[in-house]
Amino acid sequence: MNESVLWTAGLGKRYRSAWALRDCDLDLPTGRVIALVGPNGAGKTTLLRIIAGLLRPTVGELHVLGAPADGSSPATLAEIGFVAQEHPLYRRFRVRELLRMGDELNLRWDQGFAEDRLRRLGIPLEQRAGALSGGQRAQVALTLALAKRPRLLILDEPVASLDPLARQAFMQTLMGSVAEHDVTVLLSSHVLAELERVCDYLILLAAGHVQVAGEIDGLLATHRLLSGPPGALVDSMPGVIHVTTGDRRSDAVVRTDDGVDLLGWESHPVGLEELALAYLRRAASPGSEIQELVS
Ligand SMILES: Nc1ncnc2c1ncn2[C@@H]1O[C@H](COP(=O)(O)OP(=O)(O)OP(=O)(O)O)[C@@H](O)[C@H]1O
Repeated sequence: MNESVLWTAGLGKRYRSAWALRDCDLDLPTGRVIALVGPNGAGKTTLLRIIAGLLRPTVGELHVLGAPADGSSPATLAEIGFVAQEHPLYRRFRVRELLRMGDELNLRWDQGFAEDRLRRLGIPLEQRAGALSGGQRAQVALTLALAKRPRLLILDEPVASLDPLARQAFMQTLMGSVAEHDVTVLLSSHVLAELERVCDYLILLAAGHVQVAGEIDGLLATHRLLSGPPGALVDSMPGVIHVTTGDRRSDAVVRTDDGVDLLGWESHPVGLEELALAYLRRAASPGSEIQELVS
């Protein structure tokens, strides 16, 4: 359980003159559900496509499932399931034909699993993909990825186009399948709230940089919310991630393993959303290192 599913060092991707991803160092544990969260344009799709072998990095090293990944190793690619944003499917194909294509194109393919999963979801195999609802298309795309029996399943914004009910249904069936099979899941979203219940590891990406990454329990245990009089807490203090100052008080999310002195402050546990927002606000603040790098 301790081995890395993915390891990167100095990974970066430049599109013409602009860096979409930079200095990305990650070491992700096996067997987790990992959330990759960041605002629009943060670099999430770029990172996921590099990991899935669909895009070559400009710089840096990448190891996936224990092997150096150069995007061309069929053995490693066979172990990765990738569900792209918007679940692109050949709309004129019937679901049965999509399954047949999966069978033809993959080294490993579990037809029985795929048919059974779709039957249980009430998705007819004779239906054309173009005639399915958004939620059904998402389920077909997920089934195609799972039927490969991947060790790493990557989902790029899997629920972005779904309504709240379909989102919940999708996440529930995803978690059911993950529990049944031994698979590490890496999924991206720009909404943290919908991932909080199902993920146990967080990567926060903004402006092409990893802002923070770690086990969610560990992150919550090493961050606190401090409160004090207005102006008493400032961004330059050790361990401070971000300060919000109001008329009557200032609040700071701080990292407690970074030399911060908790004495003298009102101190509270921090929620995941609060923690993520502090890092994102720091990344977006004028004059921040991030702003200088992207400007
Ligand atoms: N093919 C491309 N050519 C040039 N620039 C690109 C290309 N693809 C992405 N970018 C740029 O790279 C940056 C990161 O994009 P990316 O799609 O990885 O972000 P994202 O976090 O997935 O965003 P979103 O949540 O909006 O999908 C953006 O500034 C984007 O405009």
